[in-house]
Amino acid sequence: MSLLIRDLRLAHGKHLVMESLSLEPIEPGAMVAVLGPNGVGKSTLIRALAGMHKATGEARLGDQALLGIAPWRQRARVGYLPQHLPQATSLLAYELLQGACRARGAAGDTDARISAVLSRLGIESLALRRLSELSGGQRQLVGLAQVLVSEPRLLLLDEPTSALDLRWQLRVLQVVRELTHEQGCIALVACHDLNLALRHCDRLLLLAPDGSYRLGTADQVLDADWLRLAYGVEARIERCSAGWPLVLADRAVTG
Ligand SMILES: Nc1ncnc2c1ncn2[C@@H]1O[C@H](COP(=O)(O)OP(=O)(O)OP(=O)(O)O)[C@@H](O)[C@H]1O
Repeated sequence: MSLLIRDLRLAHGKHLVMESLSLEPIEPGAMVAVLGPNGVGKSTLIRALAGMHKATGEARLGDQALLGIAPWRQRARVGYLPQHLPQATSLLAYELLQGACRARGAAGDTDARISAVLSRLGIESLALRRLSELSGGQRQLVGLAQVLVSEPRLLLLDEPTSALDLRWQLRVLQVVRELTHEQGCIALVACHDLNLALRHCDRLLLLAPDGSYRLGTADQVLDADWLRLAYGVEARIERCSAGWPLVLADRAVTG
């Protein structure tokens, strides 16, 4: 099931966020980083695709519309991880995941499904801990497990590594990458760490404050001119010794 976005217009009331976004179809198995500066509209885009924010235009996953569909109707095919962490309630992490399975109406062995996700992320030790007793990063990991346990076809992850240390940032993005490739689902991942995105994502969607955007591979999307336009920085893209492109930001452009 490809993801199609055409003439998408995003606004908050009278405040226009994006006039018109049209992308080449995003194919199954793709992990796409959604990049751009603060306030450019990454979360608004992700929320619109998750059915949490009104938008006009067209967005489809396969032959099914995404816009204007209540989030609870989307649960079986769309998994949304918000930017904010799951609430620190007295629920056990395991109970939160059970709730996600029930909400999806998942058939089969719920325990096995939950265990598989916890083990894949490497967080089995958190299963019987209360959310209120977890650190911010641990809650973010449980929030991601809550999304993955529903086995959605479209993963919409809003800064899924914002509270994580270096090792967990890598682990989470590795797992999302493996799942998209193995299961043929699509992941859109909003992210501020360009080098983390370059290392893990197949494609980049870079949004700039003037409403322009680019979707493509690192080589197609990132160059000094676009980094200046999007982020207002002087930066270089260089190859590291392992052959990966790296963004080296030298200074913020003034004025
Ligand atoms: N609830 C809201 N009401 C009005 N305007 C909003 C609201 N939420 C966001 N905005 C505005 O919409 C624009 C896009 O915000 P959004 O949160 O999508 O940006 P973002 O790219 O995700 O930013 P960040 O990287 O800081 O998380 C911003 O100009 C923001 O001020």
